[in-house]
Amino acid sequence: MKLEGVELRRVALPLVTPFRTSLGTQTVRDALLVRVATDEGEGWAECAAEDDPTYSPEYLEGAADVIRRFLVPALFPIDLDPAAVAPALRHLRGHVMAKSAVETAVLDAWLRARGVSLAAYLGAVRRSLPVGVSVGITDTIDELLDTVDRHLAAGYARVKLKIEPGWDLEPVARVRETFGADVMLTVDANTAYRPADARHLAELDAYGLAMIEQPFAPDDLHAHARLAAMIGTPICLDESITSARDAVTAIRQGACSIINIKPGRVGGYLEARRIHDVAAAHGLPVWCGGMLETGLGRAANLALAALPGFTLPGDISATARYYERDVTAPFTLVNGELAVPAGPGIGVTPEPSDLEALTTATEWIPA
Ligand SMILES: CC(=O)N[C@@H](Cc1ccc2ccccc2c1)C(=O)O
Ligand SMILES: [Mg+2]
Repeated sequence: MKLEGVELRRVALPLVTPFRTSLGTQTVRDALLVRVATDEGEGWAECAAEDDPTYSPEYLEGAADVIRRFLVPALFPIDLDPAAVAPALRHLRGHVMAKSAVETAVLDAWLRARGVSLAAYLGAVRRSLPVGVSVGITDTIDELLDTVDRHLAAGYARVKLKIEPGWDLEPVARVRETFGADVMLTVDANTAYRPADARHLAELDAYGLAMIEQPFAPDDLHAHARLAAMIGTPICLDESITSARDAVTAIRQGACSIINIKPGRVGGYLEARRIHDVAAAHGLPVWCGGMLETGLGRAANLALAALPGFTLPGDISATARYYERDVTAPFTLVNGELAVPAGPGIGVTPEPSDLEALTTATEWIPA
């Protein structure tokens, strides 16, 4: 398969409600979509990076630049298949989210041309999945309780609360006492705490949480291992894990007993599957994290989340949790589950009118 050209398209999707985490507040999801044109047809993907380098070192303008100047030129001479992309880009360091977007678009084109779904290609074992929801920091506890109530009524299998210093024990205690012991509840700090906060975080043990996600800095595995040794609640890593090798290092150091897998953060769906396999070999459950994706990323993530080791509900929520209007048809919760796309490739394509309406810029990179 040969690359004939690549379209980079920026879209802006207003969020239905502001999404506040310890990293800041998001009201619009600026996203970068990648469409590859090949001699066998086209493929779509989206880049997980945010507008600013707060969640990870990457950011959208930088990802577009490295794709335009380095990643795409390195692929033009190659006879492409899914396994050929990462080796062809290995000499270019980092930029895992940019690399993931390009690899996924090539993978989508390759699979569509062969009539194979991403789910089948990756080894999915389920056709629909219970999913979780990530709840941002709110101005008041009452607002938080109303939000959680709405999401539980919608059928979400797990509620994740964003926490940060000053917004942790009380919101967790109030949600637990309001909704009872049977709701699967987790927290995600997005690296907001310091090692000295360990004893404070240990008080979360009282609330029967399914996990505490990424309390400390991405590169501080020792602090995570120390907290893991102090408490009963499992520690889950997100920002710390950017490759299968990171996963092995973290597991061996006792820094986590659950991993949040995000294909964009680890360089693509093939590396994501490797992390799934490594975690399974160590008996660790994994789940699929979310990056406020459009339907393109949401569709691909559902295929990954259908693999056998993804035993915990992920952050692949229904479209309506984030957007009034998306570039693809919406994903809706049916009996608390989302259907895994079964069509060729990622199984969805943008709706032309919605794509046009949400587009803020496009550029074509010719071979
Ligand atoms: C659903 C969820 O909690 N996602 C990330 C955090 C996050 C937060 C804010 C974001 C803003 C723009 C793009 C991606 C973002 C991801 C997480 O698991 O840590
Ligand atoms: Mg997280």
